[in-house]
Amino acid sequence: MPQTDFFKSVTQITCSTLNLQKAITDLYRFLQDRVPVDAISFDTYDDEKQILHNIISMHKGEQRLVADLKVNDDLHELFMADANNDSLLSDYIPNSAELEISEQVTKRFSSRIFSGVICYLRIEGEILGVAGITRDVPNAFSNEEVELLSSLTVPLTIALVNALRFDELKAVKDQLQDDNKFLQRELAKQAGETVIGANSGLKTTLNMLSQVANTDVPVMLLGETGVGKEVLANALHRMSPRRDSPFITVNCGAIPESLVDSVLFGHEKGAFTGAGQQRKGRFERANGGTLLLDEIGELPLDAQVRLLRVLQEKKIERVGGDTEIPIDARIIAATHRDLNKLVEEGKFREDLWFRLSAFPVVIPPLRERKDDLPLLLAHFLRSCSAKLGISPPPVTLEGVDNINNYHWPGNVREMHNVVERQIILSQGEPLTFASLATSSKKSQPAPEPSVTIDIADSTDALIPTFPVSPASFPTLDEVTRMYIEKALQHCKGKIEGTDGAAALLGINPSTLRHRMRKLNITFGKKR
Ligand SMILES: Nc1ncnc2c1ncn2[C@@H]1O[C@H](COP(=O)(O)OP(=O)(O)OP(=O)(O)O)[C@@H](O)[C@H]1O
Repeated sequence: MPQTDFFKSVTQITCSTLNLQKAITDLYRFLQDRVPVDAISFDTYDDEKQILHNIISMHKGEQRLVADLKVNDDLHELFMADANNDSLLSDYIPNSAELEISEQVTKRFSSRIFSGVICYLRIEGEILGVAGITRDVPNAFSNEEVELLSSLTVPLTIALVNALRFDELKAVKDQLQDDNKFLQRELAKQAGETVIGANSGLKTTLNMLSQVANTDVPVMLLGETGVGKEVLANALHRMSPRRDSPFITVNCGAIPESLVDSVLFGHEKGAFTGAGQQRKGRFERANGGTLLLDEIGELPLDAQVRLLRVLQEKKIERVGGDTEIPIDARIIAATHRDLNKLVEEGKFREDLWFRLSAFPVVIPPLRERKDDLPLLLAHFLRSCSAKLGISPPPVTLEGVDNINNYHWPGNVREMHNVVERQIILSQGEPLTFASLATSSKKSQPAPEPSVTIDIADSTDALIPTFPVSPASFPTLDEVTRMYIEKALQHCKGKIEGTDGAAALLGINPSTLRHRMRKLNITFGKKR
């Protein structure tokens, strides 16, 4: 085959894809019919660490798994020399610099290399990689063949540059997207720094968190989905001495299994295909601050082992790196799953569970802290309307009722979504939240006859119909007091038990007592 045709064909093969493994495999196949070749290997070169990182090695038609090679100083000098020594050796005699690593090189193939053409892939004097085309016999290549194979240097360099640039761009893009998401989350947190319910339904929870805020004790936040675990983790961070350092979150359930280590611990440039840039992991980003391991129950078992080691040793190693980096981050874990059950089922390591749950805090679901409903409603009416650039629409009394009676399986997140949707759909009309009434009826069983109350005849007396004049509008406390008194009356003053007022109102007896004290409602059976 004339050299120009050969050159044209190999350029086409190697430069028509950004996947270097495919390019080299195709090239290997192409060469088989033209030049007798036993093996081909293609490496990128990390000149800082003096490491040859193998992209692909083929020998006698088979792909070989090849470890990275540490290059000695003499060979490094040779690589770095800006000489035109692109293609060498028709009869391979390792020079003294190469001798030391030739043993390792030969491990890549089943037999010693006797003949070879080595292409140094340089651009503007900088060495990017090395390609070797070899045969297992001495003096295997004629002068013409050496010349032909030497012409591979240019297309292989172009292919490598294209692939590296593409990887770099992709990594920069990923990093930007990642940073963007992170900044968006930070902004959202800045906007919603106040914890709604801090003085009502979440008071006890926040008191507990304040007890450990000044320590580095790991905290485990447990609670249903959407209950505010991330909000409270952020509150704990802000209460702690680490408040001026980063608060980093990682959703363990959202990382593909193959990327868990890289996301948590970071990676070095060239650690794996696509790792064109060094990247810090979440642990490193959280250094000095707090790291929230959200949805910890979703972490794969083998990643749990590595996480445990990092938590014990307080050091990480980036993927593909060999340096230990000390980590000083306060760990908060969160989950909506029953971790005890996961431990029993062998899906979560008991030692990790012990390590993370030194201070477990259960966040009550929204249906158990109904005091927070009006506050959250007001908060979301304000924030969602502001986002939409409109003034907050009014809510009918029926709407308030529907909010109070609904069981909120998706907790605060659901409430946020429901309010936002209603504002959009209502087009400025008062909000009734009628859809909640339908869902409540569908999903909640009818109350037991023993604890039913004939609300129908008391509703009018308790709650005025809408619209009313502002002067006659009762406050929420007044309505709540009337409502609680009505329930106590019905239950003959009994608070606890299935026929008690707390069950009737769908709240905890302790919450009811707290409310009664707050609203000055007397205890006792004489009603
Ligand atoms: N107390 C609160 N005050 C203000 N907003 C809250 C509160 N609790 C939750 N939210 C809002 O509700 C949404 C869900 O909260 P968050 O992400 O903290 O819940 P989560 O328990 O971590 O959920 P998941 O289990 O799904 O990760 C967020 O938009 C958050 O801002």
